[in-house]
Amino acid sequence: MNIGIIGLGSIGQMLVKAFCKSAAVPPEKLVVFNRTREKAERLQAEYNIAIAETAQEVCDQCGVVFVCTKPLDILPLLRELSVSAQTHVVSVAAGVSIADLEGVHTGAVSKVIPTVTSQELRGVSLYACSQRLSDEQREQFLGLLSSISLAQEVSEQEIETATILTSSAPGLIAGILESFAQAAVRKTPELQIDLARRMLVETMLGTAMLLQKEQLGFDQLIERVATKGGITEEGLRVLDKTLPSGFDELFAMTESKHDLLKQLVQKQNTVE
Ligand SMILES: NC(=O)C1=CN([C@@H]2O[C@H](COP(=O)(O)OP(=O)(O)OC[C@H]3O[C@@H](n4cnc5c(N)ncnc54)[C@H](OP(=O)(O)O)[C@@H]3O)[C@@H](O)[C@H]2O)C=CC1
Ligand SMILES: O=C(O)[C@@H]1CCC=N1
Repeated sequence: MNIGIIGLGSIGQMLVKAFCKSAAVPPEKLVVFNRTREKAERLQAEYNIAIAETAQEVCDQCGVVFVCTKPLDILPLLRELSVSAQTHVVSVAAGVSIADLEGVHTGAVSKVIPTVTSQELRGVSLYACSQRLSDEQREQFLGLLSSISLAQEVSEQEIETATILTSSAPGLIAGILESFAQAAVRKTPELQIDLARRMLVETMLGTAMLLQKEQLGFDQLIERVATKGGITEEGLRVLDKTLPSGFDELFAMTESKHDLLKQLVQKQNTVE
């Protein structure tokens, strides 16, 4: 069965690269379409995937179609297309619910929140499926997600907060690391910023590996690093004072943005 991908921005491209890297989908079975054709051609040069002439052609040729456009482009696009009830439509858009998708497609629909880290076959894909999926569709879908990531089913109540932890997090972590590096250089201008950044990346990789390989809890790793009466303890005290309110605000603001997106999507349902 062919797998379709409509929209080749960050996430659409990640899916192409990850499915090819994991060998979950033979490249010739990946049928893609992007509004700007050059992006598809650049990917085809590297991965030998098939380029469709239109989004409709993707839907006509594929049993599963990942729609990877921005949230407000999903429903108008699906309304324009004529998609067979046998086709499983998967949206990756934040703020677009299963009910929204069921309103524009008569067949099986799912929602996935992927992560850019799955280009390295790591990270978590959050998913929720409609009741309409057959056992076979569900098994195939899980096979695809599991080939590139840890596939985690979540309720639609959980998905927004979980999105921040899995999908926004690579960007947020990069933001934290940049701030960490900049502070180091403010403190000690002799330290080159690029060296500070490289040190943090290597340290982050080592930290993740240690946590995972030794199955350490965060508290256990903290205990291992923070020598009693030592330096790290002081740093942790500062974090305990400053981070909780910052993260509370982060979750409050991202929730507001999710709510706004959902309202705009709902408006598309009523106005169009
Ligand atoms: N970026 C991320 O880490 C994550 C993103 N998402 C979700 O993924 C979706 C896409 O995000 P992202 O990849 O960052 O966005 P991008 O803006 O990078 O990509 C959107 C792509 O969709 C294409 N496009 C727009 N309209 C159409 C159309 N009618 N037919 C075909 N292609 C079209 C655009 O084409 P063109 O080249 O012409 O601009 C562009 O390549 C969003 O809904 C977002 O919520 C979910 C999880 C993580
Ligand atoms: O920032 C965004 O809207 C998308 C969804 C989650 C990660 N990136």
